[in-house]
Amino acid sequence: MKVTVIGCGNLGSAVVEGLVNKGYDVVACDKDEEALDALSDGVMKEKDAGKAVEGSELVVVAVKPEVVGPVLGSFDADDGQVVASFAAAVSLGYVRERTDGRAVRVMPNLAGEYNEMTAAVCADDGVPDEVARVLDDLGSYVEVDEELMDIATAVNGSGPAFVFYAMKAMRDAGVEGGLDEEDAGTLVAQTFRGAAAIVQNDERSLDELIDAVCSPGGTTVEGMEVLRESDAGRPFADAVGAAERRSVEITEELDL
Ligand SMILES: NC(=O)C1=CN([C@@H]2O[C@H](COP(=O)(O)OP(=O)(O)OC[C@H]3O[C@@H](n4cnc5c(N)ncnc54)[C@H](O)[C@@H]3O)[C@@H](O)[C@H]2O)C=CC1
Ligand SMILES: O=C(O)[C@@H]1CCC=N1
Repeated sequence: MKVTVIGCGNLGSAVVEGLVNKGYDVVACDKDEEALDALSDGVMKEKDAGKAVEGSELVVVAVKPEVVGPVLGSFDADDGQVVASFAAAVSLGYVRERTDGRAVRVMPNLAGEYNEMTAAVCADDGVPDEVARVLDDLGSYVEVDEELMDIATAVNGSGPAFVFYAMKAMRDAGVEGGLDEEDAGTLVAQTFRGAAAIVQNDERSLDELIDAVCSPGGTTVEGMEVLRESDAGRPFADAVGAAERRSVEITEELDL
């Protein structure tokens, strides 16, 4: 399947590389030569959006929200093509009005590069097969009503930054305790990965899993007491709330 990705910065380049890993024919389009140069050799590179979308079943638009309109105006899609905006705060209606292709709104994240992304999607008549296939190959996805895209954006789009922040705090504590920075980084990264694997495979709730780690009279209960007494979950919930509000605000400010 041929996929064009327009905008190959942080997010678009991750999507491009994830698609290359899975054997897609990928056309990368960016106005910046350096962004194209940084991509893998197997990728077709094209600066002109009109040429870049020719023959592609799926066009991914991965530019900043304010650039989505001009980019959609720079190529003609036909109704056999799917045009998926991967931008925060850009409504499905905004995309629909600016393309003859089938409009889809996706909130992805940076883990697409390693095919470990998760995405929230909304579309008019269900998720088109082309999008379902690509998102499955990049990781996983959930279909949500459009009014939930702002909170989804905060949880899975911005989410990696919040997780990196928590990881940094744990790594730095390990270093303060005497671990080598690289060793601490390895231990923390694999601990997050391992914890995610447990959550994805185990039927127990998150609270039950916390209990499973807390041996009575052991080490973890002491740490959990600190987290619970300081209500350390609150700032994370507040961060998600702030990101969600900003998503709503951008849509309103830019009339997207
Ligand atoms: N960075 C992230 O983790 C995530 C980003 N997004 C969304 O992805 C979009 C892009 O974000 P980033 O990759 O972080 O931005 P970025 O600034 O890293 O990349 C944007 C790219 O678009 C290119 N571009 C700008 N105008 C263009 C045009 N007219 N034609 C072709 N290319 C053009 C730029 O040269 C740049 O390479 C945003 O809408 C953002 O909301 C969504 C989820 C996660
Ligand atoms: O910060 C942003 O606006 C984009 C959308 C989600 C992640 N990065």
